[in-house]
Amino acid sequence: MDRRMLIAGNWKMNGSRAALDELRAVAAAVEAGEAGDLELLLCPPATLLSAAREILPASVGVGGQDCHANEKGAHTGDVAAEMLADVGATYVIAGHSERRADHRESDEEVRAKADAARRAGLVPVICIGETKAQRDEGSTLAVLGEQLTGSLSDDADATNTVIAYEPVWAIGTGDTATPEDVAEVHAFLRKQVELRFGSRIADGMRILYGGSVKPSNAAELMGVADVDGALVGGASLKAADFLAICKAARGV
Ligand SMILES: O=C[C@H](O)COP(=O)(O)O
Repeated sequence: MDRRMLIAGNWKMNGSRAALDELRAVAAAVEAGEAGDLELLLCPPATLLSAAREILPASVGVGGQDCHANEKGAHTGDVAAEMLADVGATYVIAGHSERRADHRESDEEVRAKADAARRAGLVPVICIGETKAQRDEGSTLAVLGEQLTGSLSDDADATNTVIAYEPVWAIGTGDTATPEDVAEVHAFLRKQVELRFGSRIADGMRILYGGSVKPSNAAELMGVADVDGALVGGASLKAADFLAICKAARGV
């Protein structure tokens, strides 16, 4: 099955209104045809979601970086998936390693957030990844298998779920996994999806790579078998870098 490549930018806790000029630059490039067949997604901080939706063309998705598992209630500081949808989001990141670490989010909580996202009509981008210690002790695949099993509910399918493999040791460090490592992990993840959900869903499920993706390594990483796009952090903050990654992913 053809899987449409998705290039997603996660601004994390960066960006004030002045940064919206970067989105205007992305919008202009997309309107000039620079996205080609790619699907683009920008996940700015929640404070900028509405503005982002207004600036970007409809073909570019906007997404939240997290959501609460409940639809509403006494959860000071949290944002419901329905609220993200209300301002035009179509995706939300769930279980990013920074949330798993900073907020001790478990696989069970990530699964509940992903379920909440689907309930609100959003597609969750479910993040999994091993730490350096886990990698060094040789437990990468075991860790990823457990996170994948625990973070996906039985109603996940290729249209309502995206998986992002982000080795924790590669995030924001400048270190990237080798293409061979990425190929091994992505093939493993697709096999796990096949074993649980069947080959049709596994063939259609998009599995992104994230972790120090930048213009200089994007072509190589996006060319790896079973890699269906990127979840880009730091390099998504500047339109020029994000667009250069898109260009590399298109192979032009
Ligand atoms: O969500 C994005 C990832 O955490 C990757 O971040 P990075 O590209 O800054 O390493």
